[in-house]
Amino acid sequence: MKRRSWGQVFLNALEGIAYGLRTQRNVRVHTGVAILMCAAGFFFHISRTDWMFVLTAVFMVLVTELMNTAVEAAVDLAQPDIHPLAKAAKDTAAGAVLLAAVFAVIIGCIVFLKPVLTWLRVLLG
Ligand SMILES: Nc1ncnc2c1ncn2[C@@H]1O[C@H](COP(=O)(O)OP(=O)(O)OP(=O)(O)O)[C@@H](O)[C@H]1O
Repeated sequence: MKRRSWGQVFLNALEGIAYGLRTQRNVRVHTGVAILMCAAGFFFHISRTDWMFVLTAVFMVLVTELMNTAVEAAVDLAQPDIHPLAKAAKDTAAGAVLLAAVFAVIIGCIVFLKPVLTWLRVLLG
């Protein structure tokens, strides 16, 4: 295979992200939640340390979602019929997304619960 330029490598990676967004509802939902978490970070002026945890959580979910999409595509190509190893591969990849999502929920609660409650208290008088 011909050696690709850095520009081509970057374009192929963007195509992969676009494929995930186009074909997977969960990737779109998690991207929406990631944007909301970042917007909340700006709104509540969270600390640098909190930003590090929030961004880690957000990127972990998006990265595992894309890896899950890649595993699904590769498994469907290699084994379109029912096979226990195909199930194991897809379920394990889905498990990685679940763990990342649980981590994100925990971080979201630790970082945002207090400022949201304070904001609501002020809002409701
Ligand atoms: N070839 C297969 N052999 C055995 N079990 C499979 C196979 N393909 C899928 N499965 C089982 O069905 C589940 C759903 O598979 P599917 O390919 O629909 O993925 P999905 O997680 O629903 O993704 P999507 O986001 O595309 O709906 C898998 O987690 C796995 O348990």
